[in-house]
Amino acid sequence: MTILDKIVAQKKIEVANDKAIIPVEVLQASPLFQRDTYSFKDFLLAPERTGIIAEYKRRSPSKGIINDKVSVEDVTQGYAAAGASACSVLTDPDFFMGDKIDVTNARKAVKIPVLRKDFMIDEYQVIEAKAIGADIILLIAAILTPAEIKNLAGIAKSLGLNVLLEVHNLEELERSIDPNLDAIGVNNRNLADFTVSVENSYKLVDHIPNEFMKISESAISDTDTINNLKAAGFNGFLIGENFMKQADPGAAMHEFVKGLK
Ligand SMILES: O=C(O)c1ccccc1NCC(=O)[C@H](O)[C@H](O)COP(=O)(O)O
Repeated sequence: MTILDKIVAQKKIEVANDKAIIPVEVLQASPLFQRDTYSFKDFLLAPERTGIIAEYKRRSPSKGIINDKVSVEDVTQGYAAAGASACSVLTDPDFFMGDKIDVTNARKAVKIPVLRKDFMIDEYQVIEAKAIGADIILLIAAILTPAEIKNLAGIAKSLGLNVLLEVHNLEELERSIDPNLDAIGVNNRNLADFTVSVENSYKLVDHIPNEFMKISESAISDTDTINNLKAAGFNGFLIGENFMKQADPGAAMHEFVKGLK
């Protein structure tokens, strides 16, 4: 069983419990469910922003605890002030020490798009994402069929949410493209064995149709890499650990962006 299999198995239990505690009608009645969402594309392409999707991540399966001492409000405000185009907030409790309340707190702290970063397998989680304050959801091709991607992306769009599809190889990309996606992210981390290579982004960038925003995800730790990925056609760069491993992740991002072209 891979770590991804274990995460998905646990996620099924978590979602079943959540549904039993908070029925979908309660989510739909929440004040945040009624709000207008921020446009991911507008913030990614805004000249005054960096294209960086800066992540709040306390722990990960590959690295263990990264930083559990900083608040989501302080970190996301620091990221927004440093020019982030969006904040990514992990909500998975078991493998990432995330919490759904982190998205709600980020939503209140910043005026840029918030990505709910989780392993989405059920329509309930998409509705929940809107209700807790997210603007963007992540769909991971490795754990979803094309029909599931179509269904979840369609529901997200009907709620005004933006959709980021994550792929790791050409086969996942070609089978998962759907008109309801806004952005396609190439994960530089292999979720089966945790090896990382930014080369993966270069391999896939020209296969992503130009109507989608192109995002390079994971293992980005210097601005030369971003400058080169930009030149290759990427619009966005998802960065977690490189900022979160510092005592003040927002200040770390502020210093980092000085090297961007
Ligand atoms: O980060 C992991 O160890 C991991 C393991 C299994 C599934 C997903 C995982 N990461 C989720 C992410 O998408 C990353 O947090 C994100 O791309 C940022 O990566 P990084 O900049 O390398 O922290």
